[in-house]
Amino acid sequence: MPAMHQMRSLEEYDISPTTGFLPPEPPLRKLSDNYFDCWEEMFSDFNGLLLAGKLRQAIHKMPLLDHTRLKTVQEYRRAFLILCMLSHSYVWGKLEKTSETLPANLAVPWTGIANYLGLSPVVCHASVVLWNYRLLDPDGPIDLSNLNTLATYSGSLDESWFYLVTTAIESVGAPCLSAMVKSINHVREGDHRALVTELRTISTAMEGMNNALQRMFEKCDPYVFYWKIRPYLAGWENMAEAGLPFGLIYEGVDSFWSAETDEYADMSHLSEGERLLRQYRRYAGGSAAQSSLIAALDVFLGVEHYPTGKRPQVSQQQQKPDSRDQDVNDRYKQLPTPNPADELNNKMKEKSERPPFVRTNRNTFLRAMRMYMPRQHREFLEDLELAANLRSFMLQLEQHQKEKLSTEEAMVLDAYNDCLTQLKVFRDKHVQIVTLYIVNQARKGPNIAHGGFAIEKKKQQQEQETTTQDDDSDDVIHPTKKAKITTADHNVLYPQTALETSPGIRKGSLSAMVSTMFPELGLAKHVDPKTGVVRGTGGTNVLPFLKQSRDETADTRIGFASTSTSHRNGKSVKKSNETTTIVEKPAPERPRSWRNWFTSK
Ligand code: HEM
Repeated sequence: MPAMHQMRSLEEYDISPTTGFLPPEPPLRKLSDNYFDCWEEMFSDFNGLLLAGKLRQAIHKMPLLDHTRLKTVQEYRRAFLILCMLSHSYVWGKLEKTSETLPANLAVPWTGIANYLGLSPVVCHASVVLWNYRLLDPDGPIDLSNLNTLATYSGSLDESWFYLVTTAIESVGAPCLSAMVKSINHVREGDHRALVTELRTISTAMEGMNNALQRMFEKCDPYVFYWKIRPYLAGWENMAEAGLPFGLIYEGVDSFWSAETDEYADMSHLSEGERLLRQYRRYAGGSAAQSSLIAALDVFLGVEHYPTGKRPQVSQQQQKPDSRDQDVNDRYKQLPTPNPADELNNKMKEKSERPPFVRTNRNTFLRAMRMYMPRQHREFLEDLELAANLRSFMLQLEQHQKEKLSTEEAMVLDAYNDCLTQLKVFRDKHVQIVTLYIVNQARKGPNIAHGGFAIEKKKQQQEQETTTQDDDSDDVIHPTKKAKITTADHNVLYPQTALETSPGIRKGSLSAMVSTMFPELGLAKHVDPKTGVVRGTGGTNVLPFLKQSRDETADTRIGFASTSTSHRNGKSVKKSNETTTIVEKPAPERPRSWRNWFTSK
């Protein structure tokens, strides 16, 4: 029998037994060292500067600060949030062309701070959700009645709500973490009764998470989310359409430095182009797919994720004619390398293809998302993968005949299935949200012209028709020379919102230069404009990916859990062999009044 993997205490993974992945104390609201005043000042002004179109010039005047003067981890987190806000605002601008470069005064400290926290220098779930809240009443709870954000890109309440709902989910889900660790021990000790108690703690917490998720609709308008908030959360991986085919140039930061040897490599053998290429970084944008909480639940419950469209048949019974084994245009076929130059180097490519988390997660995108979690949280997931024993215990029980299960064993199975039901409900709601907040918005287009895409796209199409006949036009360089595409005045503000896209590289840009030097890079990412694929900030083909993830959760339930009905929060949960449905109890009759009618609408 393999040796049992011992987990460290939660605190050693920077997890609080009460607040989970959220820090036990609310995040800092100011860096106390005056040395960092210019960051703090820029942070309090950046929304206004962005609106006035003056952010970039203001940032150019900022000095390059030495981030190693930050002392505590709390200070590092605060500084990381500040630089996430400033850098993404700088790159995407407001009604400005995307910037291909990030100046050294942002890039250098941001990269250093990210290294310290075990993150990548790009906005992530940790920065905007875990480290971006304050309590209105310092003694009150971490819930939606008592929360505000420290910063938003758009300056809107909708954006605050978008982050805070997620913060609330992390808070209400916090009890799951110690319950998971205890459950693992109970499985080892064969203490079924105690295991049931912990599993119930988990399913109750997950019910709370689902209720919090449902509240997204209350104060975050899908239109505002899609057109005003989401563009800023985009990263620079798979962003050829946004004019960043190779990613973003981090000035002053290059990939010659090796973290392993802590040394710079000799660069004398490299051409100028290769040196430039080395400064590019490609990172996925911020997404709650980087939540360690949901990932931990998957690992603990043994939910296996496969590449999109490549899920194996589970059983004859569960066979469905869905997206399996279809080419769903998944851009994540291998773990991407942050530096495009590494793609040219086969050795690195092989290394990047070696999947680091294969026990439960064969979906490359979900695995890639772990690289955007704080180091200790990622380590927690890695250790949890080795220690998790619940799924194999459940499969052992499944081997027994139903009648031969003891009452306690049957209770364990039910409690396990309850947890999976809640996780499936979460993913059902999430698919609804994504349909409304992304897919529908993308299809409808913006209401007003400054959203840019719809109007410009039509114009672009017309111009494209003209330019394909006129081969001398050189508005846009296409390295493969197979087609010429004009950007016209393509509004690059929200290119990542486009439904169908073609890479547009600005004439005279650095990317244009690099793309002629390395034609094998970048435009290999060309998206077939006919796919009509709607992508997430991470570049997934959203709906097939999310629906598969939900189905993988549902199919993990154990088939023959006893048919019983348990009551929770006014809802009765009916369980049978194949399905678990949540039946809403009829609401008590309320006296008819205009107020009731209005609230019900
Ligand atoms: C307006 C609200 C939301 C939208 C529009 C949204 C959108 C998306 C999209 C597009 C993806 C696909 C991955 C990508 O390409 O980025 C995704 C994945 C994911 N999201 Fe959300 N999301 C929302 C809220 C949340 C919240 C509040 C959570 C809670 C933690 C969450 C958790 C996840 C998880 C765990 C995944 C990975 C897929 C999975 O595990 O099934 N999302 N989301």
